[in-house]
Amino acid sequence: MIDRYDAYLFDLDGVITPTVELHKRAWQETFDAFFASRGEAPYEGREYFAFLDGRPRFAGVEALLTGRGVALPQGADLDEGFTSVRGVGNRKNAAFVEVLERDGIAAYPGSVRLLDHLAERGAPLAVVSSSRNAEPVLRAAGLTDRFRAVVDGVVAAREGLPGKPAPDTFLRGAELLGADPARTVVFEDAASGVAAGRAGGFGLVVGVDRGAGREALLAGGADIVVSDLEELLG
Ligand SMILES: O=P(O)(O)OC[C@H]1O[C@@H](O)[C@H](O)[C@@H](O)[C@@H]1O
Repeated sequence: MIDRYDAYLFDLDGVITPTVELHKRAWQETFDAFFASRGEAPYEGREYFAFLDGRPRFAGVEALLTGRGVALPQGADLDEGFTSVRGVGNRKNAAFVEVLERDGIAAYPGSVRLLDHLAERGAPLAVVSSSRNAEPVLRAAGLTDRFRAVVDGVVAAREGLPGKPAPDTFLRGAELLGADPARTVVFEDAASGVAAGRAGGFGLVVGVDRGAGREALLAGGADIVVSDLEELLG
């Protein structure tokens, strides 16, 4: 059934590479230090899925702080302290990049098998990720050449596209592939991402449950949920 479509848009972190674990750890370290410095209740793992997962970096920080009733100014691009949204996001990014550069990353084998299968058909593939680290992650995983287009956090900022859960980055991905969204599949592991796929009117939204939870992905707008992309090859 996956072969019925014309084009395929893949989220990256948690769909193609297990970088979701690196992001989660870097956010945990950052918010542990942030809330400790303010004497507030510790960061909880569930806050990742509720506020950070799938969202652009600074939008995620803002969403989480709003959930806590904390208001910080946006701050300057190169801020490093805990006094602004950018400072908090930049601190997390430094932790993420350090681990990526030190340990590298290997793609999920089941995802590579699906990419191989779709490539055999000559189907056009794109990555649509909120992350500004998508290019280095794809390079580290040796997957750069697999995708005809990449719409990531850098492209979204340059083109002024609102991030997930808005559908704009996925719609731009379909446009770059010359594909009709109604004949295009979206693969996503975040509730904000399946919501973006649903809002864009895509032909099929596949939720990949790497921790967000099957029910949350279905409620967010996934048509089906799998725990690994290999299940779609059956
Ligand atoms: O900070 P980056 O690399 O630009 O990534 C932003 C977000 O990108 C998403 O893909 C991840 O699910 C989030 O965990 C991450 O926070």
